Amino acid sequence: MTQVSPSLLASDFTRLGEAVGTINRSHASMIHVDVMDGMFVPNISIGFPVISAISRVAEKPLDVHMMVTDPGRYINEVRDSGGWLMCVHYEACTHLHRDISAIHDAGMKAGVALNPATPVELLEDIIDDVDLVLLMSVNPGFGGQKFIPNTISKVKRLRQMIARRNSGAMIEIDGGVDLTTAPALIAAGADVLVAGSFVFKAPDPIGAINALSELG
Ligand SMILES: O=C(CO)[C@@H](O)[C@H](O)COP(=O)(O)O
Ligand SMILES: [Co+2]
Repeated sequence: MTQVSPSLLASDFTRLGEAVGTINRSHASMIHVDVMDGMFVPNISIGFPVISAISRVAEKPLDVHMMVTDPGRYINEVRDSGGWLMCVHYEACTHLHRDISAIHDAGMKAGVALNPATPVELLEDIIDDVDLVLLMSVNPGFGGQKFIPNTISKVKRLRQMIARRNSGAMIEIDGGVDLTTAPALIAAGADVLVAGSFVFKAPDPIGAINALSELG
């Protein structure tokens, strides 16, 4: 089954606890939490007090997507607020290897995220060190955007790199994922699908999560 990590960004923030409860009762593998700083991306979302509140009611691991400049400054804060996996952007780190090592030293899984225009080939010298690669299939900063089809080619090329290097890294896709875009992603080798709008704008969010997870 495909792993699904529903993004709380698309949920009703006045009912965040209920949204976490919805994910708890579904077949989701993780809960995707989007942190934005207004610098790396134009938008500002949520910070550590809110992540702590989410983690108090979450029954699935928190997959924390850091869309912030120099995310290495916040490793202890992500861990202390309940992060299980901390994903940092390749484009936001001056010393990516140091940040990935520090995330592991803090006791978390480590992921690296790529913007749509960043080639997967740049991961050749870090792929052995990460647990997950997050490929953005929209430009980061906002939910509800249109899926960028070039992502399919990136997934295939990354899957080949992972096989050639005998890496255990998982491939996660984030942005514009729904029942129309997911099948080609799964066929290309994606392991984890993030879905925000598709889940939380659906009349039956649990059904939407489970439908995605049953695709692959
Ligand atoms: O990281 C981001 C946006 O920057 C995502 O996690 C979005 O929250 C996904 O939302 P949808 O495209 O599924 O609505
Ligand atoms: Co995200």
